[in-house]
Amino acid sequence: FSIFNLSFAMFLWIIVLTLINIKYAVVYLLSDFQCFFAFSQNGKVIAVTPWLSPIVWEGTFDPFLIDSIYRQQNITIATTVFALGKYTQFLKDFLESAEQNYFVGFRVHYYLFTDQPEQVPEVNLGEQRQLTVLKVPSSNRWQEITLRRMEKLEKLIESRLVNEADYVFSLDVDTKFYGQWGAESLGRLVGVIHPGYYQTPREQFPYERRPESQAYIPHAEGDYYYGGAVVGGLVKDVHEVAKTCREQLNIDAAKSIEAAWQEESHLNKYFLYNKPSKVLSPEYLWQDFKPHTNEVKIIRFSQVIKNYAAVRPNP
Ligand SMILES: CC(=O)N[C@H]1[C@@H](OP(=O)(O)OP(=O)(O)OC[C@H]2O[C@@H](n3ccc(=O)[nH]c3=O)[C@H](O)[C@@H]2O)O[C@H](CO)[C@H](O)[C@@H]1O
Ligand SMILES: [Mn+2]
Repeated sequence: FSIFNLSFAMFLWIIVLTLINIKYAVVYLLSDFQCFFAFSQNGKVIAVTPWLSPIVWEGTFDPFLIDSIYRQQNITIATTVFALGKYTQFLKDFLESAEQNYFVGFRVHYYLFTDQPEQVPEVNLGEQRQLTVLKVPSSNRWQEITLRRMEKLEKLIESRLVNEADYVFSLDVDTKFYGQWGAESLGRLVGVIHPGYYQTPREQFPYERRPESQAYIPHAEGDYYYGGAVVGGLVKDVHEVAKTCREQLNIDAAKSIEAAWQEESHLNKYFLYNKPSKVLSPEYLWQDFKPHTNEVKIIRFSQVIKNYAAVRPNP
């Protein structure tokens, strides 16, 4: 082993180490700069996205001021909700708690899709609030039920909401309102940060990762992981979301691909290329089983605890 060979081997070794370091540095920088957590390092909430849309957190707005601005505009907020099969059991709490907390003092029109209109409970609605029941066929697959919401929403907007409402929110029914949800949530295009992933680095978001799917998002892309339980905005903009997701779901279905989280995966893809103009913090979509955290000061809307095996038509 000559001195020359030894120094050459050392030289090669240094090159290898340098390359490994560069790789880690790049991965670190990418994840640090391109993944936008909802909190800064000192635990303070971040109230604006990198594309300058507000992220709605308690303490960043004056609810009375914002409600009074929108009240002058005499707007109607359509709210679609689906209760098929055993999910009709969630309607009573959903509607009663919405009447207490959701756009109180505004004109709200619920459009309730169900396969069993006779199961819709009697709920006293406030002034200026209406409920329309729409009968739809059920399905024996929950995945089919959740993803078909996009098509129903698209058609409802075309047939009615263009004339009957200004804004529309589509909400999960297995939920309850616990705190005030008002006009601060209104915007052209509105999504919610999923409560399970607001502190997760984006490489670990449960986006659809198979390139064959229309919902595919590569590991190096993505802003937030949005929940499928809340999507809203101006009627025209939500129509574009619903139509696009329905088209992409159909393309996937023709190839026998179902995205990891059905329409939620397609919604995440949509929001990646059509940034929401307002992002709701996880205050607007919590999960009852999740312990409260210091940063999330108020829970406004939350998924109730459900026994999946007992309420869904299939595993
Ligand atoms: C918190 C959150 O973001 N939840 C999303 C998540 O799981 P989830 O576990 O929240 O889905 P889920 O079972 O609540 O289904 C979504 C909605 O579909 C309706 N439904 C479902 C099954 C049924 O038998 N009958 C019925 O009416 C109902 O309105 C329900 O709220 O992923 C789903 C897609 O896979 C949806 O994107 C949900 O919005
Ligand atoms: Mn749900």
